[in-house]
Amino acid sequence: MFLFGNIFDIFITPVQMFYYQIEWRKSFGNLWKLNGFSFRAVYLYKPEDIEIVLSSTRYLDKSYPYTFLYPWLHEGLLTSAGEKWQHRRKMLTPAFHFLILKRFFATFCDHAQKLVNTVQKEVNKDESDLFPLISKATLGVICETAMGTTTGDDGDSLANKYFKPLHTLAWTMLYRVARIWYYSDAIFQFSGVAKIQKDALNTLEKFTTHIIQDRREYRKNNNISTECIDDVEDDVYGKKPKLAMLDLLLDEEKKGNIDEKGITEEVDTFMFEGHDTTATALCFMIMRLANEPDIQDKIAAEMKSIFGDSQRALTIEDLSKMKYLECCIKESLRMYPSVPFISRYIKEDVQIGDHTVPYNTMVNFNVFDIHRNPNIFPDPEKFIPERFLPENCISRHPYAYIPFSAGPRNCIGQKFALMELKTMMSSLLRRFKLEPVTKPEDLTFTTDVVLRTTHPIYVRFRNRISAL
Ligand code: HEM
Repeated sequence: MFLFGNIFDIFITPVQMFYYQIEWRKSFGNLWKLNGFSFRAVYLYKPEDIEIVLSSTRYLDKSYPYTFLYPWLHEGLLTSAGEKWQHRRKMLTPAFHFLILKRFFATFCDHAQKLVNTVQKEVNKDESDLFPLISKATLGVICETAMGTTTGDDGDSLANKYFKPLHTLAWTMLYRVARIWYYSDAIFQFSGVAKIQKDALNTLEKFTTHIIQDRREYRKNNNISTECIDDVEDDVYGKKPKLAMLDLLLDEEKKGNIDEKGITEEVDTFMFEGHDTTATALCFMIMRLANEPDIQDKIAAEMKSIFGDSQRALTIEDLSKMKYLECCIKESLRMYPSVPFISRYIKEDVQIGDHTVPYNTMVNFNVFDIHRNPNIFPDPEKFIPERFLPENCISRHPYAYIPFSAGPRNCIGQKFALMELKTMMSSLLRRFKLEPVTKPEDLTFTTDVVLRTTHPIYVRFRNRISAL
């Protein structure tokens, strides 16, 4: 059903915005519209309708809200359009080649071990705030794998150099999204919030510049080049010099295919997309498993079947045996998709069932709501990993479950993310029992680029085995 003239309803808080979209879908049906002035947005909910847009190479451009990311990510892979996007996607795809991912495994394990050591210090506490613990680990992973460098320190200054300005920036962008009079750069630039945004951007720029300079230096001293990409096959455990996505970009710079500005926008894009999404996924999964003791026990049994009572290090072969853990990760991404909302800008009419969606429309996908469709996922609020056993997926429409989006503009880091999540979760669950503090029903979600709650998420960590 279509809804007309309701644009004024969007002047609401980010929390209301999150829940109203779900209420509006319940009231207006599987295909509904928000419009006003020259603005028009259509929401799709049915997998068959979603497929029409996401699977097509004709509807690849992102829509207006993504422009609020421009001051920071400029036209990196996430936000760019047309030929620029195509060129960059082609350039960056080899960095996620299966062989390169295998090569990253050693780094995933190092950071998983560091996280275990950090969590070990939390076991006597009544509660631990998950996000600061986890996001430091995932930022470490992306810095080392994609950028070939370390975050530089483990202490407060990392928070000041990256996390605080990042959160300030996200806040300024949402502040702007909710105030239509600030959509104009000419007006926004005179606001106090623009000044706060500028300061945050300056701090983040220093962090990025340091990462690129650091890698340039390292390459000069170690004769690194992506020419040796074939050599990595037998080097899963990391004895050869480490190749990073940034090396690929720096090589392309030499060929004249990308400049310093282009490299900076991709470094910012991958630093953000590569750590905040995985941190979010891990935090919600840890919280949920803490509230699902029976499922935790099943994962523990799977770990025992793989490792016995041994505390030996994880191998890449072990990961492929973790079938039940993989179902848990998928179920967690169903209930808590790190990217809860995606949107495309339609430049030409598109036929969706009986409706013609006209050109110049934003087509929105509320992934959080799509994943709670009771016709596809019965009892959607229940955490049931078995939904993702191969036999239970066969008859499910491929566009019913889209945590990594789908089609030609899906998440480039999907395989990277799944490998990282498995490595981190299996390392934590071999060592710790999770006990509930925050309950699923305590969560209040709020609108943001990634899935966020209004309050921190806490769990209690207890030793599963005595500390080594
Ligand atoms: C659980 C983890 C992750 C989830 C749920 C996730 C989800 C997504 C989704 C839904 C999109 C589409 C966004 C849109 O259309 O607006 C996307 C795009 C993207 N993701 Fe991920 N992502 C994850 C991890 C990663 C990682 C680890 C990286 C990098 C190493 C990454 C890099 C990107 C990039 C660069 C894009 C833009 C791709 C393009 O437009 O061509 N993501 N991701």
